Amino acid sequence: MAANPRVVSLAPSATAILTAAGLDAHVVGATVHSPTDKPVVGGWLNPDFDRVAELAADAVCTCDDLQSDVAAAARDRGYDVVHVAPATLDEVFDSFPVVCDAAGDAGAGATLAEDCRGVLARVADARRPRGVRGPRVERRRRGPRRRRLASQSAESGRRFRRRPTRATVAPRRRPPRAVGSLGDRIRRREITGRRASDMDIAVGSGNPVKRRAVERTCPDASVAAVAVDSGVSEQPTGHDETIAGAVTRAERALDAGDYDLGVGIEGGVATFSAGDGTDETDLYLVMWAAVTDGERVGRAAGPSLPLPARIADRIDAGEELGPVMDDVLGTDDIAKNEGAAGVFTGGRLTRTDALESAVTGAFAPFRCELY
Ligand SMILES: O=P(O)(O)OP(=O)(O)OP(=O)(O)OC[C@H]1O[C@@H](n2cnc3c(O)ncnc32)[C@H](O)[C@@H]1O
Ligand SMILES: [Mg+2]
Repeated sequence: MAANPRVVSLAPSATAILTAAGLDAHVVGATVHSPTDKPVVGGWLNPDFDRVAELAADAVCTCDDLQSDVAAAARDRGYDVVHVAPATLDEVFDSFPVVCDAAGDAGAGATLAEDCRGVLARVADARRPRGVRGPRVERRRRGPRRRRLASQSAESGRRFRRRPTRATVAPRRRPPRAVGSLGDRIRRREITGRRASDMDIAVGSGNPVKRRAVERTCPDASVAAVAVDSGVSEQPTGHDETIAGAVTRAERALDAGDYDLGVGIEGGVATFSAGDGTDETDLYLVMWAAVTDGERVGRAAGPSLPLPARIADRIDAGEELGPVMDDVLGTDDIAKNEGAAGVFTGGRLTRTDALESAVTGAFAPFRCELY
């Protein structure tokens, strides 16, 4: 795939997805009726391939079985074709990372899908009469529906799986920094009050949920996802190990390029007292975030959520939370979507929401002069 793919969208739905995911800059042309003002390349079923060629496209997006012939014609002309044919709302959300992979950023599509599922859950909650219980989130399932999508979009699906999300935003080369660390400069009030748009932040994870949590905390900064080793076990146990994972990720992310700040986020499990005077304890999902500028480190925890007994028992037996949740729910990568938090709270607090509060807390020493 090209380093900075030029995409022609032959389907209005693909154009809308790429735009909503913030990848509009990659779209160099689109068919008529697309929600964009990019150069028009004909119609949905009769695209103008001469015009597509003029636009020097690397990838072409198509959608729906009715566009199968169009997709085949584009493939014959040597384009990377990303074709999806979702039949349900759930499959529509599943298709977002596949479509966004055409622009080289499947992670942006996964984040968009997560956001949309969150909105849907909130709408469902708002419409439900008080006291009526029901499924709050349309969950992703293994099974025929997912397989059908994968086979319909075999080419794009293969490409998506082959490329794990790593540095989704390339490190930006910057001129030498002003004298003093970022922490010093904030303490000297050089930075307080400025827009953070010229700050480069690296998040030490390939999980788009973690990057999104940082983007929400620092909406004006440039946030790069850099997959680093946490230096702790895949399933940290106790606060000490979970904090160590977050700090190590933050330090390694900062060292991975010319960044101002490194952020590390780690999920773990920890026991808390039942609080009833007995020595009973319960197992909780915990989460920690760390932020560093290379000199000082801010650390903070997010919410702690009790684990249901059937899940806690399996974690105690040595399994990892993410895979256990997927197994119990029949989902695929719940940790990259609404997360256990989203499931346990009926969609009211997604993993992104929970991590956002941890990251916001960890930023405190960089935002408040009292530290
Ligand atoms: O790619 P990385 O950054 O490692 O992202 P991750 O999702 O694996 O996140 P962690 O390593 O920090 O989490 C340790 C384990 O706990 C799981 N976990 C943490 N929070 C979760 C959540 O909200 N929902 C499901 N699994 C979660 C996670 O899937 C791992 O199995
Ligand atoms: Mg992990």
